[in-house]
Amino acid sequence: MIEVSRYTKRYGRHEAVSNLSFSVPPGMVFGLLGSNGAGKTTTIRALVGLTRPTEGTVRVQGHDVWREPVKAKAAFGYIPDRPYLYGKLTARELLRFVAQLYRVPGAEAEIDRWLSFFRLTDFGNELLETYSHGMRQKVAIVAALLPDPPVLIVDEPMVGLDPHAARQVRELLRGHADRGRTVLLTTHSLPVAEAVCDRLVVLDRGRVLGQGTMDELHAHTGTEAGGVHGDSLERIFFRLIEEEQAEEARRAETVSP
Ligand SMILES: Nc1ncnc2c1ncn2[C@@H]1O[C@H](COP(=O)(O)OP(=O)(O)OP(=O)(O)O)[C@@H](O)[C@H]1O
Repeated sequence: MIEVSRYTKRYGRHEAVSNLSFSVPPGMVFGLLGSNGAGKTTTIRALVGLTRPTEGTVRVQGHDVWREPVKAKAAFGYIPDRPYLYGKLTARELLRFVAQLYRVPGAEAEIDRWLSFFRLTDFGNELLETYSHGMRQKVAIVAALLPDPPVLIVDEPMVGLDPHAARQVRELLRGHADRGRTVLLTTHSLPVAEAVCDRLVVLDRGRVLGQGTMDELHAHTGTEAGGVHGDSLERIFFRLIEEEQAEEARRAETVSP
């Protein structure tokens, strides 16, 4: 379970996220969408304990991330958009380290299974500094999923992955939620969001433009469902942005003499 309540983040006078609220129950994949600079990563960083909210609260499995950080952090796995992995460890060493931290039962067999799943078995004993970007991304995904966390928080999961791995990750995210876990992801890929998310929030410059299921967002924006995969959400996304721009133009006219 994730609960974001009236979350606001200011950097100096710049409001990166304004009064954002949403909750994600177990069993749901929730998508955070928006243009560049919309505030997606700023929201994720608050949820994983890296950026302190200016106002509002963020909770994971009932624990305030900033008041009960250890309990909150034990409950989620995090896949950052640019994962940092210790280059002087091999993939196996890193995954064993994670397994020990989270006391994963049957860790060796699990590590073997995951390495094989992502076709990394032959590279398991190589230093991570020799890995390609996509290979590192796969190891970061395994590190987050190895403890089978009740909550998974993912920033741009598909960047750098080949088409086969991207499909595997889509299925992993969906499967994680279908086993009663909670998944929050950000992505610029509208087909991915449409394929795996149950609910979405669209942000622009820190403010919510729309929030709901695909059906609710279609009703809200007056757009049609269907068409080529991904088109449906693209129509919603651009309509919300257009509406925001029109509203901004109206406000500017009202203010100017
Ligand atoms: N450490 C920081 N100091 C000052 N401003 C910041 C900082 N981090 C983020 N911002 C600002 O907050 C806003 C939101 O940034 P954020 O990284 O959350 O966007 P995003 O939605 O993840 O964008 P993208 O899709 O480009 O990754 C931007 O205007 C950005 O310049």
